[in-house]
Amino acid sequence: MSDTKTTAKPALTRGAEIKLCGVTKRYSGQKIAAVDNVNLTIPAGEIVVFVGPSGCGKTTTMRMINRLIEPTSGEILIGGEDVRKKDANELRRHIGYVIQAGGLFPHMTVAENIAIVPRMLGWDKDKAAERVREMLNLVGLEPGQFADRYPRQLSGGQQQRVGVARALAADPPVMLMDEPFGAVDPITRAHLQDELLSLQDELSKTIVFVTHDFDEAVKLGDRIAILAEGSKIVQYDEPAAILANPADDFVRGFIGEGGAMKLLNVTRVADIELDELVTARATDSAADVRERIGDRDVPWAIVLDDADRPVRWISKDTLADMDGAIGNAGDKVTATISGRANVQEALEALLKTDFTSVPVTVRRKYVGMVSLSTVQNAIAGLREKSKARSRS
Ligand SMILES: Nc1ncnc2c1ncn2[C@@H]1O[C@H](COP(=O)(O)OP(=O)(O)OP(=O)(O)O)[C@@H](O)[C@H]1O
Repeated sequence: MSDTKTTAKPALTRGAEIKLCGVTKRYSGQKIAAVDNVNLTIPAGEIVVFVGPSGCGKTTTMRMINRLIEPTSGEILIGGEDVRKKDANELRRHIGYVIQAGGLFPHMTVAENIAIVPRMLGWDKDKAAERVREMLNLVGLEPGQFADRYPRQLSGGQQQRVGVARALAADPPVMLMDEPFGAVDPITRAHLQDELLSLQDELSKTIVFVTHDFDEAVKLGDRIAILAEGSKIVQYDEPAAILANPADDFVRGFIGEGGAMKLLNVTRVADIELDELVTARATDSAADVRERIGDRDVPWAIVLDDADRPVRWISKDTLADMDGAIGNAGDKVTATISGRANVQEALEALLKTDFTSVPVTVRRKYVGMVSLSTVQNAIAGLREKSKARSRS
């Protein structure tokens, strides 16, 4: 059939909300519940990361979502539907599941591994094969090179990519990822994390991700749930809010050293309050720009070109000696920083230049200046914001 040859967009089903209501799991013979009355809403299309000490119940909580473990009591809803009202096997076909080292079947090729769920869903061979190709491309593996290999013929990182491809193959709205990158070296791990984030930009699945590594949680999570024994939720918030205002010493222990630095890593320059500087055009008269600078603390203007890109700096002193338009007077702007960069990167840019502030651009257009005091104010502001939120 020719329609199987069309290169349809790989995954189209967006994430669904997951709701845990009073969920408890008591294993037989256990005195204390492994998961004790957990209430949690995981918003559609977000990555929520469970972090907590070994044995606190992260995996048990996650596996109750796809009913690999049955709750003792409570309710789990996906997209508003009670998971217990569905056939467990059918449910699992619509929830991607990735475990450490990919969890691939060793006796099946890469293609066969990826096609398992589509075939179970009754897709014909051609459609499943097309899907395998799409998924391999999506996770950055050349289908011609990898489809017929066996898992043992792949590196750890490649196995992990195939694990992600397999979980996404049936286009599920929800993905559960249980320490998926725990078994690979730190460099491959960082690559896999970056790939997951760019995939998620495209796919907007609801992803529940378990890790021991708080830095991984900060990098990947739209929100982080910090869990203590019995899956007790000690704090559930965006990474920046947790870093700025940890709920207690237990959370502080997880954050570890350098919380303020980590906060800089998760805060985008475009999201902080930038300094304003007088802006000018080459055609503006020097006298006019001088007047606009007036008695401002920073006696400089920044000159923008026709496309609003910052091109030159000019000081009030230089302007004082000039008549007519400013033209090409002043010093060239040698460093700018993208609004998409994080504040840590902005600090590095500041350290590298001779100036006390650096222009910030969004899609190359000038939006403001970042300086050491902007960064300090931003950190203070984030702290205040999250304190106010936790009080409300
Ligand atoms: N099948 C089981 N039978 C009895 N107890 C179990 C079973 N599986 C897990 N447990 C217990 O339940 C608690 C929670 O286990 P779980 O695996 O969910 O924790 P975790 O936070 O994922 O741990 P880790 O980070 O070490 O993987 C632990 O005390 C564990 O020993």
